[in-house]
Amino acid sequence: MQFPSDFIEKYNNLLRDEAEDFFASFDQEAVSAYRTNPLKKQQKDFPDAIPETPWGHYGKISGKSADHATGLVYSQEPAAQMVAQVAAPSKGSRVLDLAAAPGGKSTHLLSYLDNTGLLVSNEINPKRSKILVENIERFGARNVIVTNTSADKLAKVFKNYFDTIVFDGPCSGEGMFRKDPDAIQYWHKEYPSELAQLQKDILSDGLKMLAPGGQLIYSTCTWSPEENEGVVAWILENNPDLELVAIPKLNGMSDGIDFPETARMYPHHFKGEGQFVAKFQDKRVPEQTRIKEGKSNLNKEQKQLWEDFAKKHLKTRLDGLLQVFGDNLYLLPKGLPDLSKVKIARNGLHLGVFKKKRFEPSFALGIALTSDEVVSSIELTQDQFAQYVSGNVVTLDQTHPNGWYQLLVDGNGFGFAKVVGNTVKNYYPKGLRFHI
Ligand SMILES: C[S@@+](CC[C@H](N)C(=O)[O-])C[C@H]1O[C@@H](n2cnc3c(N)ncnc32)[C@H](O)[C@@H]1O
Repeated sequence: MQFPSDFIEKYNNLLRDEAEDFFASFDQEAVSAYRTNPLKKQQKDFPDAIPETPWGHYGKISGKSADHATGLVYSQEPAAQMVAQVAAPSKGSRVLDLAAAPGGKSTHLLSYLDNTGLLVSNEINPKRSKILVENIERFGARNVIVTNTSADKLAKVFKNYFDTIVFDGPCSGEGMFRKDPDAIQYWHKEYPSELAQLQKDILSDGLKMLAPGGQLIYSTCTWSPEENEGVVAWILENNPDLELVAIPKLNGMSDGIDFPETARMYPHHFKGEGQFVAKFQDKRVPEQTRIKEGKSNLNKEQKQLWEDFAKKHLKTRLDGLLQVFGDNLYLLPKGLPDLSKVKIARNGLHLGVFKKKRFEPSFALGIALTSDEVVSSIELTQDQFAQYVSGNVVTLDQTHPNGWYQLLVDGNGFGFAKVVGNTVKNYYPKGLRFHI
């Protein structure tokens, strides 16, 4: 791999007698890995578990596999898996992922929350926020909203609100060079300092949203000390209530420079790509915050149509706030402030659409529910799965009473579909379809 001479000089100076091993690691292949999703009912035994992680495995997952399409697995390299693991938010807590697309940290945080508390997953870039929505939807969590805005706008609505904030923001991306060698062309000597300034700007607003007693996790996928420890020093200087928490060094993590509490991941020590993580605890006494919650806005007919559907098809009561946007019905986690002034990319769990005098359940609802929570489900074979994902109707061996059924693949939800006799009509969203 060809590096700019300034990059070589910088890491020769920083790593000294380790520099040779560091540069040699770029001649090896990037490490692929994935996490399994504990929110899914039907788990599988996957090989090559990553030590010291609850859900990590080494290896590649095909984007066309049923495991991926049902959200049972999420591809994420091993070093990136350490960020949400360091955060490990408690059940019931309020969590913000400030720079979230494509969703690696967010989906991992949702694994810890286990459908309790709430996650606000924010991405400033509209195009990337759509990918984030897709990945979160597939993961099947019910307690997450996706916003598409800047930290300063978000801070106006969520002041002192979050128990955990994860900021894995824009960085110089040196740790991604092995995965994406084209990224090297953007690197120049001043690049890390420019990104460090951007991170500080975003954090100045981001930190206004931390609740007293909360925790901040700051991470990057780069090794430059101007970002990483430089930003840690700036956070400590400007936020006297924050103190560093020591991160246990797992699987070959190294101490951060001058801040041994923080963690660096180098590919010649840690089997993965590049990453830096720091964890801060806010020393202020936690306090009860009062917020003006958003309200349900369903009319009488919409309420009735949803209740009729839920009574007939669901065995579980979905807890949260019901809201309609246009004809779409969403379930928002409880305890959110009024979000009418925030640009939203996904307003909670999409339950379905009101169409004239009926309610049509969404794909998102059918992938978020387990088979125990639904009255009628139909398991697809692998061949039927291949037909369904390519947009075709599926013919079943048996006829069924006409109506809505949750589809299952390997025991996990895969949306709702209307069945007429022995035919499953296709409700797989057009944008997700693919051919096997
Ligand atoms: C390293 S990526 C995040 C990866 C993500 N945490 C994950 O695990 O999948 C950084 C993100 O920061 C976003 N970003 C760029 N400028 C930003 C800004 N000014 N404020 C907030 N986010 C920004 C980028 O669009 C990008 O999606």
